[in-house]
Amino acid sequence: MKIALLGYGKMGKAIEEIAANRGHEIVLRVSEDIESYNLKEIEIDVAIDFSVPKAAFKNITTAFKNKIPVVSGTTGWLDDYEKATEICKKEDAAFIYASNFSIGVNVFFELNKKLAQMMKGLQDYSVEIEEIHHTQKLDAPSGTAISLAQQIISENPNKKGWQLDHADKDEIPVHAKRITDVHGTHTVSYKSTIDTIEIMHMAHSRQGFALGAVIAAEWLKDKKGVYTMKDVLSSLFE
Ligand SMILES: NC(=O)C1=CN([C@@H]2O[C@H](COP(=O)(O)OP(=O)(O)OC[C@H]3O[C@@H](n4cnc5c(N)ncnc54)[C@H](OP(=O)(O)O)[C@@H]3O)[C@@H](O)[C@H]2O)C=CC1
Ligand SMILES: O=C(O)C1=N[C@H](C(=O)O)C[C@H](O)C1
Repeated sequence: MKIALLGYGKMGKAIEEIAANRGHEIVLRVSEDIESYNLKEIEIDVAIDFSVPKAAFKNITTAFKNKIPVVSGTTGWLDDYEKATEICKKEDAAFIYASNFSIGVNVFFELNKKLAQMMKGLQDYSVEIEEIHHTQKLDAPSGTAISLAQQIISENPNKKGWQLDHADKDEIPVHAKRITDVHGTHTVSYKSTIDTIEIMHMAHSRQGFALGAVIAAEWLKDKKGVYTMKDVLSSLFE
């Protein structure tokens, strides 16, 4: 498979290594807008976008206009997600976005939904989310923490939204900490005066995110339409 890397930072380089180990070829590495490239002249099976919030929408939709399927893991640009999916459909292209491509986190997401379902009627417990990442991270809270909050909100009609740190009773507080060399730790806690229930995922490196993104690219290569990581991992969740 011929892969274009949109964003060639920490994640771009981790993906390059895993893609090579799985027999794929990197045909383009960019750290700038792709509008100025003549993409029709380059044979690209899939573009993988791990860049910066301000660049993602333009680069992703430029790829769609060139009929290139896109796997995107960039966080912090999701106000434009619906617009991107519309352009994908209009251009008959293919798209997977995930706030977290790690297979472990996608299992953790399912646990989070199940736990939220069980806890929604237990009014003595308050729920909160904590995420810890490295100090170079541009966005807070993490995309993964927002996904976790949205999953709880979908299951629990008493929760209407989330806030960084200080939340009203009908909101979920999300705490974001920045510590050198932490790859990504997410904890969902339910606390009462009697006890605490916690689920936690800790990434030990960037390998899990990179492997999940390459697996998603292999899955998406010959498809059209808008998908999620749950579609890619459907056999895990039957
Ligand atoms: N979904 C998931 O599983 C994961 C998502 N992420 C997300 O992926 C993104 C990238 O993370 P990470 O690799 O750690 O960050 P880095 O800062 O290491 O890499 C970002 C890269 O994007 C480049 N860039 C800057 N402007 C543009 C542009 N206009 N077009 C294309 N590329 C550009 C930067 O270039 P330069 O350095 O020259 O500015 C840099 O190479 C973040 O949003 C992060 O939250 C991270 C891990 C997992
Ligand atoms: O920036 C990172 O590093 C990560 N970002 C993603 C996020 O915002 O959730 C995924 C992972 O936690 C690493």
